[in-house]
Amino acid sequence: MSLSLFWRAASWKAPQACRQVSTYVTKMRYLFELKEDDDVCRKAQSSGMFYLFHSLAPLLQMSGNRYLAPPFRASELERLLSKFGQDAQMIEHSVLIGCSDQREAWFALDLGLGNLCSSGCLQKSEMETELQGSFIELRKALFQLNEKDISLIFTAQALLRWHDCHQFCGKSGHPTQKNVAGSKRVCPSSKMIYYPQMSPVVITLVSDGTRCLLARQSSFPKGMYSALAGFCDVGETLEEAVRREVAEEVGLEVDSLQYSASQHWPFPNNSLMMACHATVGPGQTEIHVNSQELESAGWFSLEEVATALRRKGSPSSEQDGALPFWLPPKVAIAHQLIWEWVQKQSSSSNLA
Ligand SMILES: NC(=O)C1=CN([C@@H]2O[C@H](COP(=O)(O)OP(=O)(O)OC[C@H]3O[C@@H](n4cnc5c(N)ncnc54)[C@H](OP(=O)(O)O)[C@@H]3O)[C@@H](O)[C@H]2O)C=CC1
Ligand SMILES: [Mg+2]
Repeated sequence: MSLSLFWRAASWKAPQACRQVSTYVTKMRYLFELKEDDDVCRKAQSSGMFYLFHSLAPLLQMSGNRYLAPPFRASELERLLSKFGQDAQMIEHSVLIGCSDQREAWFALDLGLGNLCSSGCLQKSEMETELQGSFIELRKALFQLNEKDISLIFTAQALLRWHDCHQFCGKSGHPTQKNVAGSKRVCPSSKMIYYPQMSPVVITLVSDGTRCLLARQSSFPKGMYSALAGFCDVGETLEEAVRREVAEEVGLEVDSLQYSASQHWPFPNNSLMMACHATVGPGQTEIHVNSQELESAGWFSLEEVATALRRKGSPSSEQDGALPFWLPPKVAIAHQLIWEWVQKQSSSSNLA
């Protein structure tokens, strides 16, 4: 999947060619069947491909300056499990994460989660040697992940984490059982059905018409500024969450807002990021930073932001020792919001 498809943009339109649409529909119907029918899904496992994780860290191989996530056939996985003294039944703990246009199902399996290992967890370093790759923490690998793999790895990690944390029913306290695809868990005692959860988060780039507002938390990498973000409260609409977060974090009242796109974000725990542009009225631009939430916030000009956007990666110190501010990388939806704002401002200043 290309990065342009990675964003679920508001401007998305159905492909024109009939054949493409029917391939998509066929694929979605097949995935639905895999989630609903355990026998079909079990069969798909035997001809499917598996992406491996260890304690939620994906197995990655370096290719040039990019990390690739190598998939393994079921037969190869069984051979590996047997080599490490594990039962092939461990494959039952895998989760469905997608399929190809040719209906080859893709699964993810975590070899390091404690509850999966009856005879002690597989040794990470031995596995890495055998698999000719490394299990790398997602946050560390994020900026070098192959674009094609990002969405798949995000989904896989989210599902694996959710299953690991939802082993027991919140009502009866009994163990829950996952369906083969891993799209839900059921408590045989209370009959409660649990579905994977995610948290809705709004991310907003505020503009006063000529400048945009960027902020940083103390936990951000040094020098990085981003758009304002915050978790939605229960009962809120997206619009209410944007207005509240902007008011809470920088003390400004949003005048208007426009939805841009959304993104699944794995940190800290399966968020659905919904990105918006917002404006504040003229004369309503005095920032009051909420220091419990932010380290600093400020207005930045088009030139400053466009220059920062052109910079690749996190900058090293400038010659005079000062660190110029920098922006989130392309993989983060904040980057897309900032890029869109720069495009819009540039075209309107060209027209003026
Ligand atoms: N992809 C992208 O481009 C970007 C993504 N983000 C993501 O957006 C998310 C939200 O931004 P952030 O500014 O931190 O959010 P908030 O401004 O909402 O502040 C975070 C605090 O909200 C509380 N909180 C409320 N609900 C939840 C929940 N469901 N899960 C976790 N914490 C919750 C926690 O407080 P307490 O601990 O006191 O309970 C947490 O410390 C971050 O996780 C960040 O990774 C941010 C910027 C860019
Ligand atoms: Mg915030």
